[in-house]
Amino acid sequence: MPAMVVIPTNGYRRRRVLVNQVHSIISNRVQNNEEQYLVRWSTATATTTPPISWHPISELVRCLEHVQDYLEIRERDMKISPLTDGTSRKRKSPETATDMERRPSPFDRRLQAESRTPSVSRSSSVSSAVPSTCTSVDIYNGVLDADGDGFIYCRPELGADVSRVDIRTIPTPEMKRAAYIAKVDRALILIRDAYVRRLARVPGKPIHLINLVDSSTPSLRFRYISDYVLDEQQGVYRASSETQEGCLQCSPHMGRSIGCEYTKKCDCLEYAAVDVSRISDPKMMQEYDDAIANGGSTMGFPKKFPYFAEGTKRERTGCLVPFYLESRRPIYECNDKCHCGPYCRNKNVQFGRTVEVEIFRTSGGRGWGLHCKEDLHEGQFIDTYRGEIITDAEATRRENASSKDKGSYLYSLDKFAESEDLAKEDMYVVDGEFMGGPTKFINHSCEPNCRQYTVSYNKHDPRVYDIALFACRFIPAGEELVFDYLDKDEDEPMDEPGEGAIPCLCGAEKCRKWLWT
Ligand SMILES: C[S@@+](CC[C@H](N)C(=O)[O-])C[C@H]1O[C@@H](n2cnc3c(N)ncnc32)[C@H](O)[C@@H]1O
Repeated sequence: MPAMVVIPTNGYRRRRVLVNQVHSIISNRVQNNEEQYLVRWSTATATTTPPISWHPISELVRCLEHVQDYLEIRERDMKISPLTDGTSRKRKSPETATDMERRPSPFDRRLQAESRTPSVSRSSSVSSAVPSTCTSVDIYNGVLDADGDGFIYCRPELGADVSRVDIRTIPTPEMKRAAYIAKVDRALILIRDAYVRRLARVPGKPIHLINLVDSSTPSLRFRYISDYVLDEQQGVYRASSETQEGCLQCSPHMGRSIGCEYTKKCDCLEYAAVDVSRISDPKMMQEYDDAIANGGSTMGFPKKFPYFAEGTKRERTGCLVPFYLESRRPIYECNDKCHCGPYCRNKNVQFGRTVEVEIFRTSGGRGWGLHCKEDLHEGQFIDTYRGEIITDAEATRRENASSKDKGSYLYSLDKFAESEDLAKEDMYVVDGEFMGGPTKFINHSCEPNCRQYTVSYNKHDPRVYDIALFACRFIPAGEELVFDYLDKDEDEPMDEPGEGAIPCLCGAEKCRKWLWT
């Protein structure tokens, strides 16, 4: 019989288990018509007898990410192991299952550090007289306690009536059977609601969530961010702001309207690709050819403004011009040091997403996808790809640690490696798995409707720049947004698929068959 340990409520009826104290959830059941989950509490050292206790889902609203991790494993296990065989060899043991499958996110590291902070007030954990407000739970290998705010936590000390259980023996086949048939609806609703609440807090145009395929929700182990987060501990830095130059010959009130598009020479555009169609003078053309042949500077040759100016068709204003849209040329936007002012039209991507998007569950085995709630014009900016910026070595480590069937959210910032003669291992990588924006959900297609572009603000920083997604044709509202992860031309051949090759499920007529070879 499990021991009955009383948790004092300290007058608080809404008791909560804190996320940073939980190691994982290891089983579920329904008791007294209530969904309950078996919490394995964190311990400072590895042990085969960590404290564990059952909690109603209402107490786990502060640690739903653990419940979500568990439900994913349960779902996978239920598909692999039929109910009749509780000891199938294919099934993972609870220890390995939770430890291996639980995705270590950067937040965990922080949360674990925080979890070592002692709680403010502690009350007695085991009481012989049971006050009417107290609830009892099954607790093994430790004692539960509650602080003055009603948060429940656990101490790995054994009370007189606390029984000892080896974690490797649970969940038992009986527990698994009960877990498989137990309802988890309440937990699924709470997880979804928590995610939707998070979306509502993201600044800018709304991000919606819809799932007409199953009951899953995107991972709660994700933080929406509006700018990159640099892994400074691993030595990831932007170039010093002193290296950043602005356009000094421009001003906010130039020409018909405003901004750099009306200048003859904007210093920011000087770094952009030359618009050869504007070289009419044969002498200048010869100078340009010589510069290209000898790897010389192209400063002073005519450049193309990246965005359609005001005065063109209304729906084209601000959209990327064909010169860029049909190429992979980097876009150089104006920056804070420029003299063109805040309304310069060469400031576009840096202001972020201006379109309403919806995350949706795909039905073709590609997980989540993204579409727009409004029509997009050819060349319209959608959003940037955000995430943690990590070193190439760290990206390789994360790649190796991740299982083959897990999605990849890594994006190399190697656009300028060749032109700046930088080694691949010195370039950075964006990881959008644990923090980023809704663009993390954009899937790959071999016949894409969006395209990724390099957008630079500090031309002297070849390692940190924006990856901006633009519509490469008109995209009606509701059509899935997809880009080519490899950014290959149609006729560029794919490498031969290796052992870890991932099949492409884009379904396009000209599908290259492999996502990554
Ligand atoms: C950046 S994520 C895209 C969002 C992802 N679908 C999700 O649910 O989070 C990239 C991952 O999505 C999946 N994916 C995207 N496009 C795919 C495709 N065309 N075929 C198969 N899997 C795809 C792969 O698992 C890939 O590693």
